[in-house]
Amino acid sequence: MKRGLLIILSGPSGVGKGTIRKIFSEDERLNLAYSTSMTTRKPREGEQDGVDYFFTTREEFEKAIENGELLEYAEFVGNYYGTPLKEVNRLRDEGKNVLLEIEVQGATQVQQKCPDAISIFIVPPSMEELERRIRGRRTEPEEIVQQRLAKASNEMKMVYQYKYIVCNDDPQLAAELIETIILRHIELEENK
Ligand SMILES: Nc1nc2c(ncn2[C@@H]2O[C@H](COP(=O)(O)OP(=O)(O)O)[C@@H](O)[C@H]2O)c(=O)[nH]1
Ligand SMILES: Nc1ncnc2c1ncn2[C@@H]1O[C@H](COP(=O)(O)OP(=O)(O)O)[C@@H](O)[C@H]1O
Repeated sequence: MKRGLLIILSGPSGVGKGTIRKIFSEDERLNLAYSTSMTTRKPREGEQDGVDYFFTTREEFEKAIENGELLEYAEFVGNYYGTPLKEVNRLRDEGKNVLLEIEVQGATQVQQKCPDAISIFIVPPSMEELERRIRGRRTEPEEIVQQRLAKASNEMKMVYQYKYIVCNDDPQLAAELIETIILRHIELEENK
């Protein structure tokens, strides 16, 4: 069996990564598995442990770093986020195409470790619209919103590291473009 692809979906907080991912993940032809990350952030209302994230303590997270259990990790606005390596390998060995929805520092680490990963960067139609989306979501207090926005312009500078750039103006169109990119890569892999 062919090993599954590794797909990185990144972009600033609030750009719509989660929204788009939920649309294209439903396409069975993509044969996708979403990698659930570990984080020290507190769960938001409605978030489930083991589904949205594995919610953990700083102590446990630092133990996972020391034990080499993470494919990548980063500290983002005061919390750790990381990808458990074992699960990614297991899913890819089963032939699943594994999707990582991660911020830019982690994406850089994955690109260095796995140069054949398919990297996709989502950009907003404008920075004003990005701000509207982060605020409109109402999941973070003002102080954290400010920190995330301040980070966003630096994150946008990492755009050059990505193979594909998709603008999230209409989420349906953005999801369709990503579907097209992944399907083409699946086809290329099959013809190898
Ligand atoms: N490096 C890294 N970033 C992650 C991981 N999981 C989530 N993130 C990113 O961390 C940032 C903050 O995530 P979160 O607090 O859930 O906010 P949201 O993604 O903006 O709703 C986002 O850019 C996520 O894509 C991970 O495993 N590793
Ligand atoms: N194309 C879009 N147009 C308008 N609002 C959007 C669009 N895509 C996402 N949103 C909204 O923006 C907010 C942030 O989206 P989300 O998917 O949580 O972003 P991320 O996962 O990148 O942090 C949400 O309230 C979402 O409904």
